[in-house]
Amino acid sequence: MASLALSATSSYAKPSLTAASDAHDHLQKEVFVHGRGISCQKNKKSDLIMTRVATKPTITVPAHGKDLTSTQVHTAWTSIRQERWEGDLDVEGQLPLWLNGTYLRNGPGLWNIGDYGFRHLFDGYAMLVGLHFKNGRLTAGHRQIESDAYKAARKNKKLCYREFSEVPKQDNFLSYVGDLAGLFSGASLTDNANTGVVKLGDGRVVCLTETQKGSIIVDPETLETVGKFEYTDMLGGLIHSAHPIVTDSEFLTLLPDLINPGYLVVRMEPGSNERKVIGRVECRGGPAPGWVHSFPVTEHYVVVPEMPLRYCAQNLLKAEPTPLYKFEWHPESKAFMHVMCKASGKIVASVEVPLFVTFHFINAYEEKDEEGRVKAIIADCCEHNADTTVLDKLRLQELRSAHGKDVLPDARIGRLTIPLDGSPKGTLEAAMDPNQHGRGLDMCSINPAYLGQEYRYAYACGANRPCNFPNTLTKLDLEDKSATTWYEEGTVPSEPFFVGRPGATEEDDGVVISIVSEKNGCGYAVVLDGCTFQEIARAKFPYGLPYGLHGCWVPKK
Ligand SMILES: CC1=C(/C=C/C(C)=C/C=C/C(C)=C/C=C/C=C(C)/C=C/C=O)C(C)(C)CCC1
Ligand SMILES: [Fe+2]
Repeated sequence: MASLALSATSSYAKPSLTAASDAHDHLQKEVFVHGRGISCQKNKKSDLIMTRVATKPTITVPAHGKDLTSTQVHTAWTSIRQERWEGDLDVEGQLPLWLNGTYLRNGPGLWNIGDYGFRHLFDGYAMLVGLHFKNGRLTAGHRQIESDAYKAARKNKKLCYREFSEVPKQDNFLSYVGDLAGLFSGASLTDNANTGVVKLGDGRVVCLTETQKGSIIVDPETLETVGKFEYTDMLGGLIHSAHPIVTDSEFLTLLPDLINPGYLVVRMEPGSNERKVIGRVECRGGPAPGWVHSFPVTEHYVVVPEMPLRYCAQNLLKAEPTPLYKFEWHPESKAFMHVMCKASGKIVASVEVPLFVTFHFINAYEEKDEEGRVKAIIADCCEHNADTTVLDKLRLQELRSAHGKDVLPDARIGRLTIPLDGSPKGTLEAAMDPNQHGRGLDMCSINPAYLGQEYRYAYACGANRPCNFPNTLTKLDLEDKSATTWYEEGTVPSEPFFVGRPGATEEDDGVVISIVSEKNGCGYAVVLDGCTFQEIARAKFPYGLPYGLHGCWVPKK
């Protein structure tokens, strides 16, 4: 396969270029470019260098400036065109001068190895995006995370580790047995840290996925991969929650136990790599623990959800994706919420709740009676109406082919009330009318100062229907039970991330940052006022970035 290095005057692919070839390209040869003020729309001359590989077209990259046609794929679901880029961005509008620091966003950025296309959104190789804000100016960059899984795919030009839905093909019986053994030891599981990014209390920045080995330290300035974050304890296990709760003073996470269904609740101090056990929750349903992509905490408690969407060891062993991937839906096993005291590790409540499906808890807090005693825990989540269909809607073929069709399953703010008075059951209700946010909801953030506290505002992606994926940024007012929406036709915005103004006293005094993919190969970063939810600034990237998952804020030292 011939590869041709081009010095391009435009950063935009000609219609004959394919996403597969871009990605292949990218796995063959590292391409690094530094751009200055390259404009997506104006097609200015740039110093961008691209390599092209002629290969069978699979997916057409949206041509610059053209509308999406049936053969074109939205930028959000198109692999990133090169391994890394960095440069200054022109800002339209005014960035607040207090906004000094780096917004990092992680997510799957590459869904191809050569001609082979991954099937699910969550399979893609991790790409980190950095927005560096300084005195009203913005420098940006993106870079692939150098996980073992990514490096092996680049070197061998094939999938080498088990991803969310993809499993490497085994050439012969011996390698099949080796792969199975590797699964039990964790050796064949991916370390593709494509889900979240957190800043630990000691300043280290770690990208994460659900495999423990997929905890990777990065440099927030250069986006460079620094190395593995090795847990030095002997707690074992292969998986953990993708969303630890991280503050300046601690790191809390859940380690699901697939052998004796339960969860270890663990804590790690800043400066340490050693997790210590706070306590253990035994599952009340079975045959395995429920998926714990995230969990909430209050000031004094860790809340452990037990969803009927449960891990499935047999599905982990399968070579082809099953309808629910590594999970199974067990409505007969019921749903439970457990509450553990952070200080003692004791379970203070374990209640049955209505069946629910959530990937993302929003926040939780302690509800007190007139005497100031905690009478219940309130835990809010993006709840998918106890329906797992959304997992199927996140297959790339669905995302790419159903743009504009009204197939996004309904979701709501699920409010779980967990009584602490010994009652056996808790409740689950919508915290506001889901029509306020178009019956679509996920990828939420709050003001981190309100973590575990009674709060009023959350920022999420909602739906402006018809749509097959959340396409709005929405400020949710849980007190007024209302929503304010930012929407731009044809775009896919990623998680709205709240950054509080230093010294603020109001909960919504700050900004909300999101990275937006446009349908025509372009994209931009947008900054909204956290209070009015009006757009205050935007800055175009030289080319659109694929959809990303979660972010974090690293304030300037
Ligand atoms: C790699 C293995 C696994 C990986 C699991 C991963 C990477 C899970 C990622 C889950 C994410 C990103 C969930 C996000 C949900 C977003 C939603 C629902 C948005 C909805 C919009 O409407 C295991 C599965 C743990 C097995 C081992 C191998
Ligand atoms: Fe997540």
